[in-house]
Amino acid sequence: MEKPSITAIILAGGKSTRMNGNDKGLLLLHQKPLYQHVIDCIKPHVDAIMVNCNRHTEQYQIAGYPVFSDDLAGFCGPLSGIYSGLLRSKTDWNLFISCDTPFLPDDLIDRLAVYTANNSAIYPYDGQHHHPTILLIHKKNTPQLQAYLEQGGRKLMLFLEQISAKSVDFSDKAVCFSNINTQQELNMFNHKEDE
Ligand SMILES: Nc1nc2c(ncn2[C@@H]2O[C@H](COP(=O)(O)OP(=O)(O)OP(=O)(O)O)[C@@H](O)[C@H]2O)c(=O)[nH]1
Repeated sequence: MEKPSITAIILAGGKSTRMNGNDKGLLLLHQKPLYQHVIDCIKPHVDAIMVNCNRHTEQYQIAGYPVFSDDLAGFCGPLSGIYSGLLRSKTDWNLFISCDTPFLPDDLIDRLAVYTANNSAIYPYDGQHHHPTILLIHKKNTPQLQAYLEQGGRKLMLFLEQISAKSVDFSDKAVCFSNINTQQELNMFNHKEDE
């Protein structure tokens, strides 16, 4: 089956508590903001890009893509960004990606898209951990997500179970799903790449 048109939406709307509140997506890994690393990884493979953030909008606009914040007030978690993104995107299929995963594999989208014929939500599994904040999801899930959020649901994995999302094995590329949550992790990766 031919790969569908896909909008990539970078999720950068969190509180970054473990980063002492410093907006994770804007922190520099090798002189480049983390969210820009994610954009550069996926840009060749998607049809449109948007950025979801709840602070520092002007700085996220520098990349040149549409930027929007959550429709739900307060920090309600990644599902809030996913819901707001699904309402705005113009394609049926949308790839949400956490801004803190800068080493994504080149074949991420191709390998997830294989399953679009029979599934409406697809995410990677690295052999040890699920990565639901890297989620290829069809717009038709929007009403169910709205209902889930209206009932107070906030847990991403629980929602994905409800819609029978499919996990795809990337254990051959587990290292590509490393994410950066703390200043120590950021320092470690910056130092590593300098060696
Ligand atoms: N739009 C939106 N995205 C969120 C929200 N909370 C977390 N995210 C995103 O979800 C992904 C995973 O988030 P976490 O690392 O668990 O949370 P975080 O707030 O970024 O960081 P911590 O506070 O340190 O846990 C990241 O891409 C976040 O930007 C939110 O309230 N709204």
